[in-house]
Amino acid sequence: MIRLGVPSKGRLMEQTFDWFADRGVTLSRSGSDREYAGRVEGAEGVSLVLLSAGEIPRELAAGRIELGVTGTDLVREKLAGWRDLVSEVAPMGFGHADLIIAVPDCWRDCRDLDDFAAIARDFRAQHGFRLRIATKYHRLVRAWLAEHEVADYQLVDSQGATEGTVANQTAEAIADITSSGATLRANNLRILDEEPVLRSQATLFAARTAMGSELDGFLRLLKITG
Ligand SMILES: Nc1ncnc2c1ncn2[C@@H]1O[C@H](COP(=O)(O)OP(=O)(O)OP(=O)(O)O)[C@@H](O)[C@H]1O
Ligand SMILES: O=P(O)(O)OC[C@H]1O[C@H](OP(=O)(O)OP(=O)(O)O)[C@H](O)[C@@H]1O
Repeated sequence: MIRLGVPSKGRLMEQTFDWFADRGVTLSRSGSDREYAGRVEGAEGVSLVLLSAGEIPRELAAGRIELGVTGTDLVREKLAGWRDLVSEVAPMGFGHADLIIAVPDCWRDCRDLDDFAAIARDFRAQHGFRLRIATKYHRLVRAWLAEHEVADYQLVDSQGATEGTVANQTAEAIADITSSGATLRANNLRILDEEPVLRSQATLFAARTAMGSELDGFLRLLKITG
């Protein structure tokens, strides 16, 4: 049996259902809106597991699902050495979002990462603590800042409403996912003039432990060749 993990709600779930439907496989939620059970039609030996998008990387790595749909950002953030644990079977063409660093719009002199690094250096001397960046993407942000030799900062954990932390004075800057930019603008934040930390999109992943003829058959049915 191939267990296919799919986000249990929202746009990601709906667009995933559409993506499979375009390939002749009908996924649906069974039971009431609140019951996380699902059905698969058009493919033999595949069961649907509805999960939080954020938990799908861990379930793939643990071998509890063979296939899973989630954002590339969540796999890279949640799985150290992700390439050894999962393979990217197919980018799905939706759920596009960039992981970016943003600062208050009123920081007129802070346009790019060099400006940000200089401000972070001065900040500690002025305030007695390191400049705070609110994020849930700890691993990705740390690695990216280290690569760009920015050291004078601290991460503060924010699992939601991250753009609000600056107004609430629990952080000076944020690192979060953006797509339209509307949430940043509404919170008077501006993206640093740099390439994003990561460009993410929804992707079909396979667990490395799950390679086999049953899986190959299903991927052929979906017209994915690897
Ligand atoms: N505004 C957006 N536009 C496009 N994709 C987004 C947007 N916000 C988040 N995503 C993507 O959707 C995926 C799921 O994000 P997130 O973890 O916020 O989901 P969620 O539905 O809140 O999950 P949970 O069930 O854990 O609460 C991530 O891969 C993320 O990159
Ligand atoms: O650039 P935009 O189009 O405004 O989108 C960005 C927002 O979308 C995501 O939040 P989501 O709505 O998924 O809720 P969350 O705060 O629970 O992550 C993300 O965390 C941003 O807050």
